Amino acid sequence: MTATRIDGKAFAATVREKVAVHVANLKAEHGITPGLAVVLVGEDPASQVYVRSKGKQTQEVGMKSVEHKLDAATSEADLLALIDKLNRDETIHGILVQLPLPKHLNEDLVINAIDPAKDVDGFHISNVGLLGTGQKSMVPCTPLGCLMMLRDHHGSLSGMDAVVIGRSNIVGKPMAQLLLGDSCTVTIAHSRTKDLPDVVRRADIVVAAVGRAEMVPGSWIKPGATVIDVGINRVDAGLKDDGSPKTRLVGDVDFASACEIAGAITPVPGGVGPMTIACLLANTLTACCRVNGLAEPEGLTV
Ligand SMILES: Nc1nc2c(c(=O)[nH]1)N[C@@H](CN(C=O)c1ccc(C(=O)N[C@@H](CCC(=O)O)C(=O)O)cc1)CN2
Repeated sequence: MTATRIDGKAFAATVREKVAVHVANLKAEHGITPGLAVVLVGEDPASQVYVRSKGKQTQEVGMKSVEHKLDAATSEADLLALIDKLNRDETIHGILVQLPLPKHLNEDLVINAIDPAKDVDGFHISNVGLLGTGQKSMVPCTPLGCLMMLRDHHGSLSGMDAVVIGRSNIVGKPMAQLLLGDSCTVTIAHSRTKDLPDVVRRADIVVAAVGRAEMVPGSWIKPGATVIDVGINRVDAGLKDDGSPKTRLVGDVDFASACEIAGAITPVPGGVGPMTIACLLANTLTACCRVNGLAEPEGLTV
């Protein structure tokens, strides 16, 4: 069997188009422009790339984009003061602090300082609690993107066996909550899980979010299962012509062998990654509609 490729890049483009239409309507009918502020502390190269893409795509859908690039040595007090200012800025509907933060900053403290209504990452403890209790919340972008692709591929997920490999606050735990909300039977597997291959082999849906390059081989996959690969791992790929080291991106799943067994699979790159930023734009639009008491766009949140 050769698995169907779930094209996250193409799906993300359709999400952005929908967002752009809603943004244009908001402007024309209500004179409102959604605004997103992204805060980057330090110079992590990957974070710089993601923040640049976020700013560019925010502008492309017609939203206001604000970027705050702070020195790696920024104090917690200064970062909290900036968040407070953004919380009170009525032109800003979404605030995102790019992770990871430098080690001297307390991530929980910083995230929980964001107004939950503007927490477009869905990481604030209030949004975590709302999601966990099945109430309306801001939903973390990566799991939201995964759920959108799964719903698009399967229609209903009700009654399916799902395994989420990884228990991070950003992906694993919210992903499990979302799958539970769609009536899947959910297992969260992690580094201490016994007989991981057997646990994975029982699943109709596998979401791999461990951050270990190509850890899940095709032999672990149930024939016909849907595999969502959240991993983004940069690995050595020999040398360039000029002798400098070459790298390539791989997921947490061994794509080649999994393709032979799975029914459908997301590639890396071009799978979950692009959906993360598209869902950030969708969340910013949702936050803007909510604060203005307007109907939320359909199909862009859960
Ligand atoms: N505050 C947050 N920080 C981080 C999040 C997040 O959701 N909120 N997620 C990740 C990084 N991330 C967005 O911030 C992100 C990662 C990957 C991609 C993406 O499009 N990846 C491409 C490949 C890009 C490349 O070549 O490196 C792909 O998979 O096709 C977008 C966003 C951690 N931090």
